[in-house]
Amino acid sequence: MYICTAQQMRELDAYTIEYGGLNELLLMEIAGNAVSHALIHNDLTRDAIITIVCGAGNNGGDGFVIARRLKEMGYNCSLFLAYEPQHLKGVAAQHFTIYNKNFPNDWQLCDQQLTRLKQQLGESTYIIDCLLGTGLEGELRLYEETLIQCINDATAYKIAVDLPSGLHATNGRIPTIAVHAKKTYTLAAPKTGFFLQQGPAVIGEWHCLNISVKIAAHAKLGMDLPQVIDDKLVSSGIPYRPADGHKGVFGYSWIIAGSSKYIGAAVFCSNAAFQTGCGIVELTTTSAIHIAIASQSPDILLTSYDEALEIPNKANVIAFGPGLGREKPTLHQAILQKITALNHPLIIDADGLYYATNMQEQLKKRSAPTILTPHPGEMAMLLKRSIDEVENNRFGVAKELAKRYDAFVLYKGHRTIITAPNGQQWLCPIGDDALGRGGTGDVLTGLLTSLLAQGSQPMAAMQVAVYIHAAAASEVGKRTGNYKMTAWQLIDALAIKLGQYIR
Ligand SMILES: NC(=O)C1=CN([C@@H]2O[C@H](COP(=O)(O)OP(=O)(O)OC[C@H]3O[C@@H](n4cnc5c(N)ncnc54)[C@H](O)[C@@H]3O)[C@@H](O)[C@H]2O)[C@H](O)CC1
Ligand SMILES: [K+]
Repeated sequence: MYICTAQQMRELDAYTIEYGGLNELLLMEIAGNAVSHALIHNDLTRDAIITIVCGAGNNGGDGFVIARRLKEMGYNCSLFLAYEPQHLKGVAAQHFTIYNKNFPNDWQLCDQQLTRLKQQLGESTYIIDCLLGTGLEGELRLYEETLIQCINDATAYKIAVDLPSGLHATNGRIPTIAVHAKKTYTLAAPKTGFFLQQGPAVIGEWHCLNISVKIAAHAKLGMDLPQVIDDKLVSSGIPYRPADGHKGVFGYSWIIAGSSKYIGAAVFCSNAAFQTGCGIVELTTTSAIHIAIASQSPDILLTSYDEALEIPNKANVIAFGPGLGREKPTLHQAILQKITALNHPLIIDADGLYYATNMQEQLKKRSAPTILTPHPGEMAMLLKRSIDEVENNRFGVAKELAKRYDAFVLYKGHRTIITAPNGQQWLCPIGDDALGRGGTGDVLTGLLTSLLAQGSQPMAAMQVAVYIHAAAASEVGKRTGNYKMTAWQLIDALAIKLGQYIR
């Protein structure tokens, strides 16, 4: 599924109207109809008390169609207008006229003190938010701010149409206040703002409704739209595991990680690789921690960092970085030089990225794939910008880094973005605060390494890894509470999750 900015949505709308034989009035009818059907099928009970709050733009126009359709089907539905009908324009005005012909004067204007509205919202079981959609610009006006506050104060189940009012569709910022939706029925495509900044906190569960907008025209219009990773894609991306396969078939991961201070990073990364199906995992780390690791993880082969680094000749993927620390720059820089020259897929994570900042040109020249896995702080370091700057432009900076290093980029965050060297992007729509703790990044690198070792292509491996990692963490979080999940519990849950997704 493709994700759009507000501007891209407008261009695709215009294209649909120009070349698809549909006019704006019809598109709005289709949109309102699609939302009313989704509401009836998924949400509304027959005794539901529904209030639809409409603004003066086309989001409000959708609300008039929804109100008409629900009333036609016998639902108890009240319509509130934020502004006098004479302020309506274009197709929103036309749909208000149609509503009014069918249900004459069966609507109310929000009164100045909002007393009637507050009372109605208080008695409602559902509030349908059609105040503002993709047209929001700048700070909210005080009036809309108050209306949104009233909606949020009500205990009714809140459903946003297209997006929660007050949320910026493109950048995910909430300049003032936004409706806290339990659910969002978005039209034609989810908006980029659902996955950026404060967006994820207010959209609730989201569903995208097809309203005949020609999303497929994006390529023709020169748009480079990111896509959302879904269950189906994950299932199709998990490497095939033949029943008669032996350890040689399931790959050999070479993980270079850990230091006396960061033992866990090496342990978690290598165990995540081994416990998600990789045939053999070799860990190169400081010999000072070998005994600790051997007693904890006897399945992992162990070698030491030294100047004459031995390259395991069976390795088919290399991961470099978790828990290296920055105390031995000469040693680690030399190791990175050596492995960069090899023809293996190479994942560079954590402190490995710190060493990679000096190696842009060599990394760019590699013929085998390179995968960089920065979190926002590491992205800021790699691009020499502030964290705010990179976080304000997550899609853009991920693309920029992919281009600079001619690499795949897995940009971690509440909504992780993965980018191919050609700029193609995918977003992971799931994941929560269960993942917000030390060790989970090392587990992700281990899983990614394992999938590559088992034969996945880089993009598929990244798609599967981020999604399975987030889904497994949410599941552990549900069991233990998000305060408590440990990296070990996450590792245990990975293999189970992978099993659930195998076709
Ligand atoms: N996706 C589609 O193909 C379709 C989407 N539809 C719906 O149309 C809206 C977008 O409509 P638009 O008229 O462009 O904008 P809005 O209704 O979101 O908002 C305009 C409205 O808002 C006021 N406004 C703007 N900024 C502020 C502010 N800071 N404070 C207060 N008020 C503000 C402005 O004055 C206007 O009155 C989209 O989201 C969908 O819901 C189509 O119906 C079908 C096709
Ligand atoms: K809305």
